[in-house]
Amino acid sequence: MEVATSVIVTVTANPSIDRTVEVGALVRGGLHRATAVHVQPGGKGINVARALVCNGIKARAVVPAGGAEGEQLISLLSDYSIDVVRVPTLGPVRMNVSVIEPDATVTKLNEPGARLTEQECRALADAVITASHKASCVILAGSLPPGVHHGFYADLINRLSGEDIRVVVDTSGPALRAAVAAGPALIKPNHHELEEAVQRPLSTLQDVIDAAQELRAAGAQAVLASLGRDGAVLVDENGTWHAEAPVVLARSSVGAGDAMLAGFLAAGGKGQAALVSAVAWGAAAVSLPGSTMPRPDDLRPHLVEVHPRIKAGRELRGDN
Ligand SMILES: Nc1ncnc2c1ncn2[C@@H]1O[C@H](COP(=O)(O)OP(=O)(O)OP(=O)(O)O)[C@@H](O)[C@H]1O
Ligand SMILES: O=P(O)(O)OC[C@@]1(O)O[C@H](CO)[C@@H](O)[C@@H]1O
Repeated sequence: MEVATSVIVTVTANPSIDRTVEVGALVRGGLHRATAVHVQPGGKGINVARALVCNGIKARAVVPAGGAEGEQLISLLSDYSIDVVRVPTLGPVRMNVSVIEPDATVTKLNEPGARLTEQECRALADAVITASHKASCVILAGSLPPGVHHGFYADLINRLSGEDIRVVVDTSGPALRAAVAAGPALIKPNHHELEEAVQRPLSTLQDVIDAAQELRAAGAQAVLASLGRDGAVLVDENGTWHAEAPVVLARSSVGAGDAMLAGFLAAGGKGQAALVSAVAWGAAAVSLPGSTMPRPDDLRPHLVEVHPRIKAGRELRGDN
């Protein structure tokens, strides 16, 4: 199915304003003077939409937003050519803070987000269905705020199942497990989310592949696992691939997984070529400040290596 030509819809149930603060070495209990601050629209689906439009691909973002922070989020989003579908809420949009040290270690402080009322949950779900009309692909991404039951994404997958739409899920915990059972076209866990989903540590590439196969058996049609500087593994009905970019000097990994997912969808959302694009977009994102999404000039797909034979026993280095 062609993914990149018609609109891609992203859903961010729990959006944020992301403040990335660069400091010297972090000392618990200490005072830190920031050397740089970046304020950007955040939440995983919003980041995917930003990455897509930065590369000339049409994206529509469904965003529940309330309070003064909601106004600020919508205003920050106006810098991008995203078709924003705002669902008004009473509670304010959360603020998530990332603290980055000179060696690019990220310490992330994510708020839970304001509680959505039952009526707001229904309005959000209905807005997603309306926004998805004639879309090629819908991405359900990020955590669920208080008040939203963990089957929210699973319910949306079921409601969209009669349409010719690929539903992609990037979430964690019980919401991910429920979504997998509903049979999404693709899930994009990172290393930690994959471990949580199969409830065991995964230390080698083979462990990752086995976990991905387990989630396929549980309902996910394909699994794109992002593995930080170890690149990414794709497992689908046609096979298993591992690809990686040369390790870049990371500046900020915030949103790298979202850029990676956007790169996968931008290149058709299937198979080896899409995996190469995904890894190139992820590697480009980590070299940029805050959660800045890569643009065409930042991308180096020709440097991505797809290993013809997967080194199954290879130990994962972890992180970025
Ligand atoms: N140091 C690095 N060098 C090269 N590529 C990297 C590096 N770190 C990450 N990447 C690329 O970025 C992709 C996404 O990284 P990661 O697995 O950390 O995502 P994530 O944990 O989902 O991120 P987030 O949740 O912040 O969006 C990786 O699959 C890889 O392709
Ligand atoms: O709390 P969640 O919804 O799991 O993740 C939210 C978040 O950490 O994800 C994005 C990076 O992937 C950031 O823009 C945002 O702050």
